[in-house]
Parts: sequence; C-alpha cells; structure tokens
Amino acid sequence: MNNSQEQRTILVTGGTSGIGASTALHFAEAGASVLALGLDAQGRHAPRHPRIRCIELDVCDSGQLQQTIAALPRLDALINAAGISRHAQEYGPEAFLQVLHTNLTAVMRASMAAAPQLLQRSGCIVNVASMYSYFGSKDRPAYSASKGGILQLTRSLAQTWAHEGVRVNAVAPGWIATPLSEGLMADPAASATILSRTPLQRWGQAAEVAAVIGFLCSPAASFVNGAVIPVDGGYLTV
Ligand SMILES: NC(=O)c1ccc[n+]([C@@H]2O[C@H](COP(=O)([O-])OP(=O)(O)OC[C@H]3O[C@@H](n4cnc5c(N)ncnc54)[C@H](O)[C@@H]3O)[C@@H](O)[C@H]2O)c1
Repeated sequence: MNNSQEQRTILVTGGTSGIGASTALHFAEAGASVLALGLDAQGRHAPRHPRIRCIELDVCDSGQLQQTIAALPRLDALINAAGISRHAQEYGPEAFLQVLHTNLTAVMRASMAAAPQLLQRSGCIVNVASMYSYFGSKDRPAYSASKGGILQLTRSLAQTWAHEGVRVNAVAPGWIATPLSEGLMADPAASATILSRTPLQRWGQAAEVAAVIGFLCSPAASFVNGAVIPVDGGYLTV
C-alpha cells in the first residue's frame, strides 16, 4: 500500500473475536480505520477501540457482504479471518457446506467485492488459512478442505490483480489461544499432545498472528505475493 497509515481503511472479516479482533486492534493502534465484521459484534471478545467499528454481519449472506464492502468510501486492505470449525460428529446435512461457505466461498466473494477499491490503491488481501491447509483430518474434513482451498485461492488471486499491484497472501496459524480453541485448551490431554508436537511448546497468541498479517500489508512486504506464512511455533516442521 502506498498510503500513509493515518489514511488507511482496513476491513477484517471475523474481526470481532480472536485472530481477527487482534488484527483489527493491530491496525487501529497503528492509526488506520478498521471495519470489523462478525457474528458477535457486541460480544465479549469484540475489540474496543475508537478507530474500530464492529458490525454484525454473516459473511455467508453474500448480498449484505457485497453491499457493505461496496459502500465503503475507501479500502486499502481486506483481511479474511472469519472462520468456523465443526467436528465430523456434529455434521447434519448442511454443516459441511456451512463450513465451506464460511471459510472459503465467502473469502472469494469478499475479495471480488473489494477488488474495485483495492485496484485503485494497490491494496492487498490477507487470508487466514491454517496448518490444516496442509493435511487432512478425519475429525474435521470440511475444515481441512476449506483451508486447503484457501491456499490455492490465495495463489490464484495473487495472479489475478497483480498487474495493478494488488498483492494477495495468507498466514497459516498453528494452535492459537482464541475462543475457537478454548475447548481444546481446557482439555489437559489434548492440550498436552498439542504442546508436545509444537517445537516452541506453547500456544500462540492472536497478536502474534496479527503482527504477521500487519507485515504482509506493510511496504516491507511489497514484493511478497501469493505467499503463505506459517505462524505455528514450528508445528509444520515436525
Ligand atoms: N485458533 C486457532 O488455533 C486457529 C488456527 C488456525 C487457523 N485459525 C483460523 O483463524 C481464523 C480466526 O479464528 P479464531 O481462532 O480467531 O476464532 P474465533 O472463533 O475467535 O473468531 C472467529 C471469527 O469469525 C467470525 N465468524 C464466524 N462465522 C462467521 C460468519 N458466518 N459471518 C461472519 N463472521 C463469522 C466470528 O464472529 C468471529 O469474529 C479462522 O479462519 C480460523 O479457521 C485459527
């Protein structure tokens, strides 16, 4: 992005909790205006900062998503952080598709809606993938499929608008302490297994993912395009 931090407007889907909320705070504290979209805009995890506006919006509602993005007076960066996970045992007829729509289809829709604005400013997109982008999971097949899809979508979109200087990258978080992982953190056996497989032997913090997202949107990353940066304490190296 070529503009000074003070003028920037950042849209964060899933910006009302966890990694998205930390990302919203990261940009707001650097002086940007942030619009945070989520299902829980008034929830206890929603970021509180004068430069952050939280809006209740379901990213699967494509009409509302497109309308909201199109109405923005300017947009410098889109961060696609909204995501859900479902255990295979929870699958009803619609659950698999719900995960795919939330984690993957909505990313494409938000990116398409944001493109006209991003093209004007050589803006950027950062998608939140996962270590599950790299392997399958019998327990979470929809999650794994959606996050695998994010990698190829990121690489495809990195080519689509590159001629106008729009960069598209992703981060692949490992085990991060957020409301999404509260259940696992509270389970001593599961938590011990996770930590034993993570070389840094601790849970990551949402702010540590936000910092890498911030880097990918900064001039320091001006030649980084189509990259996926693991933020996982070394989990993928084992
Ligand atoms: N926490 C981890 O260990 C971890 C690891 C790898 C990847 N991730 C990914 O990071 C992203 C953020 O997860 P988190 O851990 O911060 O979880 P979280 O539950 O704290 O936050 C998820 C956010 O997504 C929003 N969201 C969910 N469904 C939505 C919908 N239909 N419309 C609008 N917003 C919706 C929620 O409102 C919330 O703001 C997700 O994409 C997740 O898959 C998390």
